[in-house]
Amino acid sequence: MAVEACSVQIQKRRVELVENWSKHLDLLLDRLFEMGAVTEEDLSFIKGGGLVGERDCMRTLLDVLQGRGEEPCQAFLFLLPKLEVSNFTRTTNLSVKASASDHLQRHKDILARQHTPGNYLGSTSGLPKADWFTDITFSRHTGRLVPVHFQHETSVVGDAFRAGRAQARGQEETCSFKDVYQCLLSASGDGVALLSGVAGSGKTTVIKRLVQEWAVDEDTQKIILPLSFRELSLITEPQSLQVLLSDHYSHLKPILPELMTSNQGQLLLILDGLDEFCFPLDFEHTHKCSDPERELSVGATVVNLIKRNLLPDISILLTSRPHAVTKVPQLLVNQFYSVLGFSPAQQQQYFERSATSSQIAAAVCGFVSFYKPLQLMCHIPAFCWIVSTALHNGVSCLFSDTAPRGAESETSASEEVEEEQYHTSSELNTVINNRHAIGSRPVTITEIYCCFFKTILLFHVGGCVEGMNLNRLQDAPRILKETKAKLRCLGALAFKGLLERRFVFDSVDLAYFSLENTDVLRAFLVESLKEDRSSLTYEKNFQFIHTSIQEFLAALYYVLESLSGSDPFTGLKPNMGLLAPTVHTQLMSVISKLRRPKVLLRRRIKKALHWGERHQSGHLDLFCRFVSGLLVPKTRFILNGLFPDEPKSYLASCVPLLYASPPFVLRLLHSQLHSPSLSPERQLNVCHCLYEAKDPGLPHRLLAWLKLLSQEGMGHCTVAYTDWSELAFLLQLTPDLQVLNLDAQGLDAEGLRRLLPVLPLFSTLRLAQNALGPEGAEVLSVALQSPECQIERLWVVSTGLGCEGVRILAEGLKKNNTVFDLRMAINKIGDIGVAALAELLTTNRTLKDIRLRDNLVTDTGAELLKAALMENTTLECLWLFDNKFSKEGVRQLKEFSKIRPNLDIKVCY
Ligand SMILES: Nc1ncnc2c1ncn2[C@@H]1O[C@H](COP(=O)(O)OP(=O)(O)OP(=O)(O)O)[C@@H](O)[C@H]1O
Repeated sequence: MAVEACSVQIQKRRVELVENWSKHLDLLLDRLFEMGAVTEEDLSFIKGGGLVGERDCMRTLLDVLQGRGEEPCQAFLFLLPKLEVSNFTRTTNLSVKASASDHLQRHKDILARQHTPGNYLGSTSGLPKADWFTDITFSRHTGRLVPVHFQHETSVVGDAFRAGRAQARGQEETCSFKDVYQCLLSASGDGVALLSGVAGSGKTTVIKRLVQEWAVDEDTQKIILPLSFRELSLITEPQSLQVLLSDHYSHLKPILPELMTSNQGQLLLILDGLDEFCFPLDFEHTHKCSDPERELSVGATVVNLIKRNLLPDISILLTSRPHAVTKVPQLLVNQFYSVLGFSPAQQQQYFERSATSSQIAAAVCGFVSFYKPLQLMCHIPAFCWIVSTALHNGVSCLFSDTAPRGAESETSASEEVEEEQYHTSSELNTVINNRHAIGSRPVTITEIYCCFFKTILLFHVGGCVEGMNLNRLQDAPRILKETKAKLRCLGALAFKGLLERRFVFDSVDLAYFSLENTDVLRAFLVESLKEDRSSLTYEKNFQFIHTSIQEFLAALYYVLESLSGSDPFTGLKPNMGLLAPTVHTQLMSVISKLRRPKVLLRRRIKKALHWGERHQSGHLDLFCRFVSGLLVPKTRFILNGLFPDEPKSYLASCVPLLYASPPFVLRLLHSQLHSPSLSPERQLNVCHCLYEAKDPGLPHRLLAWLKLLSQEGMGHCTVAYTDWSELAFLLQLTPDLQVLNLDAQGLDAEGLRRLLPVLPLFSTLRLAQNALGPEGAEVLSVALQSPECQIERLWVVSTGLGCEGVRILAEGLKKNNTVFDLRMAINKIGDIGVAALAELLTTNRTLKDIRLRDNLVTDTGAELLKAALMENTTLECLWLFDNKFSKEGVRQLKEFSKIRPNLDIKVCY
């Protein structure tokens, strides 16, 4: 006789099972969970947030088991005889008495499992378990903060390592994951810590790593309780903190009350993703509450936790994207961490781990380090992932074949002439606009994203078998053409979201754009479940795999529509275009032809670029960069098949170059760049747009700059701040420049701040005769502490540092080991400034040469220096001419130099 299926048996015994086993539900769930028959999500679903009775929970358990198929049902039936009621009594008693350490171990096991790594595509590319995490760099801060971040997250990537830090004040140091871990998990680690980082910088990954390390750490006494603001946003009804925590950590229920009363100091509450919290945090007006049993709105609970009214002794770690950091008053934050991302060495490590062979890793690393803008973007881990995915399937295949044969021969005579411009400076051109490079390698961010996009379409949509790569690549134009209609809908969704600043979409949005259950949807959007607590049903939510992918698809849609002669906005309206794309496009292109398409195209592009200029939040920065990049015909060839056949008659006249954006786009960007009302952040973005647009003028402007800077002492020449931003950008594109000579260029602290991204990259910084003052010293101090700092000679003669400026500079030098030549004559540093330098000399072993001529130093300062030099034996040269020493002071300094033959002290009365 055939054995009856377990699920059928359960169905038949349902009434009896509910009757007899409901009161033992907890133990049953524990065992089933241990056996892997139910998941963590199942548990919370079954328990219904504690709002339903045992019998209902039991019924849900049976439903879940049956829904999961034969195996879990079998496990359940196997379990029942072993858990006879007599056993139950004993085990239940035991489990109640189980020691706190058992509960904690269980807590660790559960959290470690919940915090397993994964990337935006849901896998770790087969990396071994230990290798999924690449160390990452942070800055740690304990002082006052000025977090001014109006820039869009992804557009600050280039500056993530350096420029962002100029906005910070107070004590700041760089540190590694290990330092952060130790600090947060140490017994004394208390108060509120805030970890800020741009999109994709790895905040959630850091939390996952933190939990995993902690789960195997036997030394720490801390108990981590991680929650995400995304989860907290789902709690719409008032709830007490006690219920909230015991709901989330039901396995800790027996010991939670005790932890919350007598062992609060042991708890580290992690609240991830402040930027995703949808309730307001009103720190001023929220009523004080210190009772964990009192019901509060979730916003009030968070406020009272952060204000230390609720559980005053626990430690809290908040993570956030920079724009939401200001939701929490700075005074309430004790430690501030910024994720600086991957240093070049860490990028290399990442690529080595993610590549399938060492040759591929070396090729990717070499490629990225050659193109500065890419390297700067690669500070962001998520971008490293995009780059390695884009390059993974063989960049040469993706790229070299993309230009249609005809296109090369269509290069007009005028184009040849204009292309000559690329070759006026061979060294710079190889970097910025080398034609060969353009023909074979992606050098702009847009090109990288096009490659990424194509890789996903060819190799991830619909599942691709290894070894078919070449065929798929040859087939790419056909595949792209066939997917075009769906991609257009996806782009429209992305564009609409961007306009409305929406990054999470629901099923209604998808239906609106006819995207439900499509392959492209699964490839580019990740699905998450949102629980409706009242009905206990789940609603599906969707997000793009990364915000920058949404921006890319939005730009792709915008350019695609504009080049096809359609209005990108019309496609967003109901019952238009998207419902009948072909009819709509045909209709629009007929209308467009009647309406002078060239003018329309220009108008649309102008509109897109002006948005970016107008929106100070910077959320359209990357969109503008992609639009600029996609207007380069050669870049569009990567996605051959998707765009209308090139060149179109009306485009031909405005696209004389295949290798750059149309001249009207370049003109537009240049006029933006020189607009006096543009903020520095937007200015920098326009520079990025020009780079993406492959502006042939970039090498010339850099040459002009270098010529200007080589003229000694421009003195009164006033360089506008906007120009310093442009210079910083251009210098980033130029490898191997060693000396930055800005002597007497009218540079001030603000100008220096604009240059901060490039300051650490030079071995000699000549900044003499500029009014930098203490504020300029702060900028320099940040540059000196950069992990990438290569500054060896720092010449700041006559820069108005004063004693405060020197003190700040000395702080920076304490954490620097590259500068050996420091020239700071004529800065009125006095004895106070010398005291800071003397203190520095007791620990610094890099400085060899310090020049302090004409600085109002007296015998007191000389004494301080001599005392420091008793400890420091590495300084070789100390110039002290023209100071305020007495005769006796000079004599004593000379005597001192005799006992230090390796130290050349120059002094006169
Ligand atoms: N330290 C790391 N080692 C390896 N990969 C990393 C690391 N940090 C981040 N990544 C990669 O970058 C992706 C994005 O990281 P993560 O989701 O942690 O960023 P985030 O800062 O939380 O972003 P968001 O603000 O968008 O939520 C990860 O999925 C992973 O692929």
